[in-house]
Amino acid sequence: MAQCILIGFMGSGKTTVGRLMAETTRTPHLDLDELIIAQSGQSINQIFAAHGEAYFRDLESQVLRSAMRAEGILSTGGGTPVRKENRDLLAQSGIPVIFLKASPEVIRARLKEASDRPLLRKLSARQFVHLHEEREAYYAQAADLTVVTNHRKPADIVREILTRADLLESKRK
Ligand SMILES: Nc1ncnc2c1ncn2[C@@H]1O[C@H](COP(=O)(O)OP(=O)(O)OP(=O)(O)O)[C@@H](O)[C@H]1O
Ligand SMILES: O=C(O)C1=C[C@@H](O)[C@@H](O)[C@H](O)C1
Ligand SMILES: [Mg+2]
Repeated sequence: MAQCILIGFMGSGKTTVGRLMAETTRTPHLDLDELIIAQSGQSINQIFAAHGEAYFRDLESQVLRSAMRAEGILSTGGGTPVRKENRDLLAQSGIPVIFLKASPEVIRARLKEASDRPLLRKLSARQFVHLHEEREAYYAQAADLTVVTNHRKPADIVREILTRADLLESKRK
């Protein structure tokens, strides 16, 4: 079973922090987007373009189910907790869920150069803020712990998560 699950908006740092946390605690890192890419043999952009978002979301739920059973730190995709089926899976798993929270301004700056988030491309600045606001409710609802990541180094964020090991352990018992 995964040790913990990281959730949050695109660019909140789930992959970056998850990778570092896994390295620090000497455990495997599982990244839902990377697992989907490996399983399908296509990039996220290619999956969205060739099959559409609904197909991607089905794949995401399927890969989430199996990744949660594996040992490691699990970084989800930014949209994973939007589906009720996925939120239920997270809630019933007994695995600590950590919400990496970042402001829309910080996220925009981090993802300025990114071209591999198909959902971002079609959003205006206003729509982006709206989507961020809408999704925050899902992340907050699913989270056992919220960590604000604005203007903080990944190593500092990992340290904060690890200082909450007591809380994380108690959830797993
Ligand atoms: N704490 C941080 N400080 C500065 N830059 C960061 C931080 N965390 C992540 N980044 C940068 O932001 C970008 C997005 O980070 P990352 O891929 O980890 O986000 P993510 O939450 O996994 O996004 P997605 O939901 O799209 O998978 C990367 O370029 C990464 O280097
Ligand atoms: O926020 C989202 O809906 C997404 C985030 C990424 O991690 C990828 O899963 C994909 O680009 C969709
Ligand atoms: Mg990621």
